Amino acid sequence: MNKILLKNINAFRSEDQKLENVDVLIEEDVIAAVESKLETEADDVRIIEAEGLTALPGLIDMHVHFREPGQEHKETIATGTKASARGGFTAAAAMPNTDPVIDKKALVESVYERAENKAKTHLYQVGAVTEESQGEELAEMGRMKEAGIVAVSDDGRPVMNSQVMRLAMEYAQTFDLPVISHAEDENLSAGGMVHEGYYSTLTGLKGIPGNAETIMVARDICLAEQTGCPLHIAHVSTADSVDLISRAKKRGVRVTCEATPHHFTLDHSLLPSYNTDLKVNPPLRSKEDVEAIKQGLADGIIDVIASDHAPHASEEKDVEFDYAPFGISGAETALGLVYTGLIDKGVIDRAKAVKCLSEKPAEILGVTKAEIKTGSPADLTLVAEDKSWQVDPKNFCSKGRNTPFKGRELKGKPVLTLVEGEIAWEEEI
Ligand SMILES: NC(=O)N[C@@H](CC(=O)O)C(=O)O
Ligand SMILES: [Zn+2]
Ligand SMILES: [Zn+2]
Repeated sequence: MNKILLKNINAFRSEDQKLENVDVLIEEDVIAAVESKLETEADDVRIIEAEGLTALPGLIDMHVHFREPGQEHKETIATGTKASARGGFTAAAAMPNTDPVIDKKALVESVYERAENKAKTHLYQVGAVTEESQGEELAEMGRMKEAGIVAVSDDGRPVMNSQVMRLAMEYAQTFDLPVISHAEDENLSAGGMVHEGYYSTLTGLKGIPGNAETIMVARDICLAEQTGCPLHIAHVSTADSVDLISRAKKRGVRVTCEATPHHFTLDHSLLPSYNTDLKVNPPLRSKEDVEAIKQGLADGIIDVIASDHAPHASEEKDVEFDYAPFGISGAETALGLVYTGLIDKGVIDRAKAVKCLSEKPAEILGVTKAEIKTGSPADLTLVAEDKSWQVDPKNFCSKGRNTPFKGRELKGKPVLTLVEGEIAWEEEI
């Protein structure tokens, strides 16, 4: 039997949202006991001296791109979930913009079959809103739900036709599926690759105005209000979006949203380097937008932090800015950026971070919520909160080395990830 005893760990207890120094016994796939002192004589127990480490309920990255099937040169379920585990995540929700797009029950089943043998973490699949994410015919949401999808999204592209989006929301709602919106008005963003503003002018790179996002956030809020469908806005990047979402929430609209670590950390002033690792959709915005994202997190208007892990091959990024694909390989830096940029700076506290990285994603996707208590599944993230480390993409488990955080000093490192009692990632403590 698989038994692990974590000694002297600072465990985050959901009841009072605080740390408590305890011993945690894991037997097979569940937490068997949480006590102030647990002793064992048995020699089949692995004892981990965890003094100084913090145990968080397993973190869920609700927005990743694992590229399988079809683009395995960028990432696979095996490498992607390993990157998630190294990043401290016990679960990830994969977007359907693979090749083929996951828009049918059989495709969902095939992803889950692949995951069975290969995934290091729990994997939840998101189904497409429309067939091939073309924005025209609705995908077979009900049948995909039977196969276990947790949400629908055409992420990577918007659903441009408002009537199609309205029908999608009405349809999704009957299956109790949230619609995740990649909010972008393609007519406004067409040909753009960076935030429209001072630095797009300076660099000569075509801009994407903030309104390309904000306008679609407004539209989707209107449709969610009208249909009653739960709406989740992906990768919010503008101050105006945060404002619209805040007002919608006050009216009682069923809307939630997420921010990525790159959008609360970086702004467009880095663009004169022409580093293609800065090319991401939505683009890195202004300093004011970055501040508004942080404020939105602090105020609880932004519900979730998700990496939008978007790995690409080096040769694809190693081209002129115009030709590089959008995306940042973010799974392995997300938690360090949360600790360094938010918790350490007093923007949010640990309890709110757990909300954004574990509780809310579970709630929105309707999946098991991790808790450090007897009888719960043993999904745990162990963090060395005071440990400083430097981001080195050469050490990434992800195939995607495309990070704008290369060389950055971060504080707070995930060191051991337990998924159903199995060690999915471990490094020297
Ligand atoms: N975020 C990105 O820049 N890229 C994502 C697509 C997306 O999340 O819209 C990708 O699939 O590469
Ligand atoms: Zn997107
Ligand atoms: Zn995405």
